[in-house]
Amino acid sequence: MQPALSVDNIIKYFHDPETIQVLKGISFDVQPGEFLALIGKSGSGKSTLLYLLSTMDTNYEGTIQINGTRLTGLKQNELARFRNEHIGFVFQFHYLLPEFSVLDNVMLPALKLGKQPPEQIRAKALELLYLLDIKGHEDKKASRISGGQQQRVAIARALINDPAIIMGDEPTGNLDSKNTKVVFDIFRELARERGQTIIAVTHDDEFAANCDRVIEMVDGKIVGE
Ligand SMILES: Nc1ncnc2c1ncn2[C@@H]1O[C@H](COP(=O)(O)OP(=O)(O)OP(=O)(O)O)[C@@H](O)[C@H]1O
Repeated sequence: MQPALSVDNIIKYFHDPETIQVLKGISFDVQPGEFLALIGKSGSGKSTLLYLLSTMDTNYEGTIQINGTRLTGLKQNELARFRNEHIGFVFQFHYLLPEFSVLDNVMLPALKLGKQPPEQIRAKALELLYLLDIKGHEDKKASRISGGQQQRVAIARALINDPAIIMGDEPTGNLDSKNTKVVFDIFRELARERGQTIIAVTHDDEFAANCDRVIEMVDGKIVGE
Protein backbone atom coordinates (compact mmCIF):
# COMPACT_ATOMS: atom_id res chain seq x y z
CA MET A 1 0.00 0.00 0.00
CA GLN A 2 1.24 3.49 -0.77
CA PRO A 3 1.93 5.34 2.49
CA ALA A 4 -0.28 8.31 3.32
CA LEU A 5 2.84 10.10 4.49
CA SER A 6 6.44 9.34 3.83
CA VAL A 7 9.20 11.30 5.54
CA ASP A 8 12.80 10.72 4.61
CA ASN A 9 15.80 12.03 6.49
CA ILE A 10 14.45 15.42 7.48
CA ILE A 11 16.99 17.87 8.81
CA LYS A 12 16.06 21.34 10.01
CA TYR A 13 18.14 24.22 11.29
CA PHE A 14 17.13 27.50 12.91
CA HIS A 15 19.45 30.48 12.84
CA ASP A 16 18.52 32.59 15.83
CA PRO A 17 21.16 34.08 15.51
CA GLU A 18 23.38 31.09 16.33
CA THR A 19 22.60 27.98 14.32
CA ILE A 20 20.78 25.12 16.06
CA GLN A 21 19.86 21.81 14.46
CA VAL A 22 16.33 21.12 15.61
CA LEU A 23 15.57 18.01 13.51
CA LYS A 24 18.39 15.54 13.06
CA GLY A 25 17.41 13.03 10.39
CA ILE A 26 13.75 12.10 10.85
CA SER A 27 12.37 9.22 8.76
CA PHE A 28 9.08 7.36 9.04
CA ASP A 29 6.04 6.27 7.01
CA VAL A 30 2.39 6.48 8.04
CA GLN A 31 -0.18 4.20 6.42
CA PRO A 32 -3.67 5.31 5.34
CA GLY A 33 -6.11 5.10 8.25
CA GLU A 34 -3.42 5.11 10.91
CA PHE A 35 -3.94 7.25 14.01
CA LEU A 36 -0.51 8.37 15.12
CA ALA A 37 0.57 10.32 18.19
CA LEU A 38 3.78 12.31 18.17
CA ILE A 39 5.10 12.76 21.70
CA GLY A 40 8.23 14.10 23.38
CA LYS A 41 9.38 16.66 25.90
CA SER A 42 9.02 20.37 25.31
CA GLY A 43 11.63 21.50 22.80
CA SER A 44 12.16 18.06 21.25
CA GLY A 45 11.02 19.33 17.85
CA LYS A 46 7.45 18.03 17.52
CA SER A 47 5.81 21.28 16.40
CA THR A 48 8.69 22.07 14.07
CA LEU A 49 8.22 18.67 12.42
CA LEU A 50 4.45 19.11 12.15
CA TYR A 51 5.01 22.49 10.52
CA LEU A 52 7.15 20.86 7.85
CA LEU A 53 4.72 17.99 7.32
CA SER A 54 1.88 20.44 6.93
CA THR A 55 3.88 22.31 4.23
CA MET A 56 3.80 25.58 6.14
CA ASP A 57 7.59 25.64 6.45
CA THR A 58 9.56 24.59 3.37
CA ASN A 59 13.03 25.36 4.62
CA TYR A 60 14.47 21.89 5.38
CA GLU A 61 16.61 19.09 4.01
CA GLY A 62 15.19 15.66 3.15
CA THR A 63 11.90 14.78 1.46
CA ILE A 64 8.23 14.66 2.38
CA GLN A 65 5.61 12.84 0.31
CA ILE A 66 1.87 12.74 0.91
CA ASN A 67 -0.10 10.06 -0.95
CA GLY A 68 2.75 9.68 -3.39
CA THR A 69 3.06 13.39 -4.18
CA ARG A 70 6.50 14.72 -3.46
CA LEU A 71 5.97 18.04 -1.68
CA THR A 72 9.60 18.94 -1.34
CA GLY A 73 10.47 21.42 -4.05
CA LEU A 74 6.90 22.43 -5.00
CA LYS A 75 6.24 26.14 -5.45
CA GLN A 76 4.34 28.07 -2.75
CA ASN A 77 1.11 28.33 -4.77
CA GLU A 78 1.23 24.60 -5.58
CA LEU A 79 1.78 23.83 -1.91
CA ALA A 80 -1.07 26.08 -0.81
CA ARG A 81 -3.44 24.29 -3.14
CA PHE A 82 -2.20 20.86 -2.12
CA ARG A 83 -2.57 21.79 1.54
CA ASN A 84 -6.10 23.02 1.13
CA GLU A 85 -7.12 19.91 -0.78
CA HIS A 86 -5.33 17.13 1.10
CA ILE A 87 -4.54 18.25 4.64
CA GLY A 88 -6.88 19.24 7.46
CA PHE A 89 -5.57 21.08 10.53
CA VAL A 90 -6.76 21.15 14.08
CA PHE A 91 -4.83 23.27 16.57
CA GLN A 92 -4.97 23.71 20.32
CA PHE A 93 -6.36 27.19 19.82
CA HIS A 94 -8.72 26.45 17.00
CA TYR A 95 -8.26 29.80 15.20
CA LEU A 96 -11.89 30.07 14.16
CA LEU A 97 -12.92 33.48 12.85
CA PRO A 98 -14.79 34.72 15.94
CA GLU A 99 -17.07 37.19 14.16
CA PHE A 100 -18.12 34.71 11.47
CA SER A 101 -20.87 32.18 11.99
CA VAL A 102 -20.11 28.57 12.84
CA LEU A 103 -21.37 27.53 9.40
CA ASP A 104 -19.25 30.11 7.55
CA ASN A 105 -16.15 28.98 9.43
CA VAL A 106 -16.70 25.40 8.27
CA MET A 107 -17.53 26.37 4.68
CA LEU A 108 -14.59 28.71 4.14
CA PRO A 109 -11.83 26.23 3.12
CA ALA A 110 -14.15 24.67 0.52
CA LEU A 111 -15.27 28.06 -0.82
CA LYS A 112 -11.59 28.96 -1.18
CA LEU A 113 -10.90 25.75 -3.10
CA GLY A 114 -13.82 26.58 -5.37
CA LYS A 115 -14.45 23.05 -6.62
CA GLN A 116 -18.10 22.78 -5.64
CA PRO A 117 -21.04 25.15 -5.79
CA PRO A 118 -21.75 27.00 -2.53
CA GLU A 119 -25.08 25.19 -1.93
CA GLN A 120 -23.31 21.85 -2.05
CA ILE A 121 -20.62 23.12 0.33
CA ARG A 122 -23.29 24.42 2.68
CA ALA A 123 -25.04 21.03 2.73
CA LYS A 124 -21.77 19.26 3.41
CA ALA A 125 -20.86 21.70 6.20
CA LEU A 126 -24.24 21.13 7.86
CA GLU A 127 -23.80 17.39 7.58
CA LEU A 128 -20.40 17.63 9.31
CA LEU A 129 -21.79 19.88 12.03
CA TYR A 130 -24.53 17.33 12.68
CA LEU A 131 -22.00 14.51 12.68
CA LEU A 132 -19.97 16.39 15.28
CA ASP A 133 -23.06 17.10 17.33
CA ILE A 134 -23.19 20.86 16.87
CA LYS A 135 -26.66 20.93 15.41
CA GLY A 136 -28.60 24.11 16.12
CA HIS A 137 -25.55 26.33 16.57
CA GLU A 138 -24.70 26.86 12.90
CA ASP A 139 -25.86 30.48 12.73
CA LYS A 140 -24.22 31.58 15.97
CA LYS A 141 -20.99 33.53 15.95
CA ALA A 142 -18.06 31.19 16.54
CA SER A 143 -17.13 33.19 19.65
CA ARG A 144 -20.53 32.46 21.21
CA ILE A 145 -20.23 28.71 21.69
CA SER A 146 -18.28 26.71 24.28
CA GLY A 147 -14.61 25.73 23.98
CA GLY A 148 -15.45 22.09 23.36
CA GLN A 149 -17.96 23.07 20.68
CA GLN A 150 -15.44 25.41 19.08
CA GLN A 151 -12.94 22.57 18.87
CA ARG A 152 -15.52 20.36 17.18
CA VAL A 153 -16.28 23.19 14.72
CA ALA A 154 -12.55 23.34 14.02
CA ILE A 155 -12.62 19.62 13.27
CA ALA A 156 -15.61 20.07 10.95
CA ARG A 157 -13.66 22.83 9.19
CA ALA A 158 -10.65 20.52 8.88
CA LEU A 159 -12.86 17.86 7.28
CA ILE A 160 -14.77 19.96 4.76
CA ASN A 161 -12.43 19.13 1.85
CA ASP A 162 -12.20 15.41 2.74
CA PRO A 163 -8.49 15.57 3.50
CA ALA A 164 -6.47 12.38 3.32
CA ILE A 165 -4.50 13.52 6.36
CA ILE A 166 -5.58 15.39 9.44
CA MET A 167 -2.83 17.01 11.47
CA GLY A 168 -3.32 18.23 14.99
CA ASP A 169 -1.00 20.31 17.13
CA GLU A 170 -2.23 19.61 20.65
CA PRO A 171 -5.78 19.28 19.34
CA THR A 172 -7.07 18.60 22.85
CA GLY A 173 -4.55 20.77 24.71
CA ASN A 174 -7.16 23.29 25.69
CA LEU A 175 -9.98 20.91 26.61
CA ASP A 176 -11.20 19.25 29.78
CA SER A 177 -11.13 15.46 30.06
CA LYS A 178 -14.71 15.01 28.85
CA ASN A 179 -14.18 17.03 25.68
CA THR A 180 -10.77 15.43 25.16
CA LYS A 181 -12.50 12.07 25.01
CA VAL A 182 -15.11 13.40 22.59
CA VAL A 183 -12.41 14.72 20.25
CA PHE A 184 -10.34 11.55 20.60
CA ASP A 185 -13.35 9.40 19.69
CA ILE A 186 -14.03 11.55 16.62
CA PHE A 187 -10.47 11.07 15.39
CA ARG A 188 -10.67 7.36 16.18
CA GLU A 189 -13.78 7.03 14.06
CA LEU A 190 -12.43 9.10 11.17
CA ALA A 191 -9.39 6.84 10.98
CA ARG A 192 -11.31 3.60 11.37
CA GLU A 193 -14.47 4.32 9.38
CA ARG A 194 -13.24 6.74 6.72
CA GLY A 195 -9.62 5.65 6.43
CA GLN A 196 -8.38 9.16 7.13
CA THR A 197 -4.88 9.37 8.52
CA ILE A 198 -4.43 11.29 11.77
CA ILE A 199 -1.18 12.71 13.10
CA ALA A 200 -1.48 14.44 16.44
CA VAL A 201 1.20 16.10 18.54
CA THR A 202 0.15 15.61 22.13
CA HIS A 203 1.36 15.95 25.71
CA ASP A 204 -1.55 13.85 26.91
CA ASP A 205 -0.27 10.38 27.81
CA GLU A 206 -3.69 8.81 27.89
CA PHE A 207 -4.57 10.24 24.46
CA ALA A 208 -1.29 8.87 23.06
CA ALA A 209 -1.70 5.48 24.71
CA ASN A 210 -5.00 4.96 22.90
CA CYS A 211 -3.66 5.81 19.42
CA ASP A 212 -2.67 3.06 16.95
CA ARG A 213 0.92 4.12 17.10
CA VAL A 214 3.15 6.48 19.09
CA ILE A 215 6.36 8.07 17.88
CA GLU A 216 8.56 9.59 20.55
CA MET A 217 11.02 12.36 19.83
CA VAL A 218 14.00 13.37 21.94
CA ASP A 219 16.24 16.24 20.96
CA GLY A 220 15.29 16.26 17.26
CA LYS A 221 15.43 12.50 16.75
CA ILE A 222 12.94 9.66 16.85
CA VAL A 223 13.92 7.49 19.78
CA GLY A 224 11.20 4.92 19.73
CA GLU A 225 7.75 3.74 18.84
N1 LIG B 1 11.31 30.01 14.89
C1 LIG B 1 12.28 29.50 15.64
N2 LIG B 1 13.50 30.07 15.70
C2 LIG B 1 14.49 29.54 16.45
N3 LIG B 1 14.36 28.42 17.19
C3 LIG B 1 13.16 27.81 17.17
C4 LIG B 1 12.07 28.31 16.40
N4 LIG B 1 11.00 27.48 16.60
C5 LIG B 1 11.42 26.52 17.45
N5 LIG B 1 12.72 26.71 17.80
C6 LIG B 1 13.52 25.84 18.67
O1 LIG B 1 13.44 24.53 18.16
C7 LIG B 1 13.37 23.57 19.22
C8 LIG B 1 12.15 22.69 19.01
O2 LIG B 1 10.95 23.46 19.18
P1 LIG B 1 9.49 22.85 18.95
O3 LIG B 1 8.52 23.95 19.14
O4 LIG B 1 9.48 22.10 17.68
O5 LIG B 1 9.42 21.81 20.16
P2 LIG B 1 8.17 21.01 20.68
O6 LIG B 1 8.66 19.61 20.91
O7 LIG B 1 7.01 21.18 19.80
O8 LIG B 1 7.93 21.71 22.08
P3 LIG B 1 6.53 21.97 22.88
O9 LIG B 1 6.09 20.62 23.33
O10 LIG B 1 6.94 22.85 24.00
O11 LIG B 1 5.58 22.63 21.94
C9 LIG B 1 13.38 24.37 20.50
O12 LIG B 1 14.68 24.37 21.00
C10 LIG B 1 12.94 25.75 20.07
O13 LIG B 1 13.50 26.72 20.91
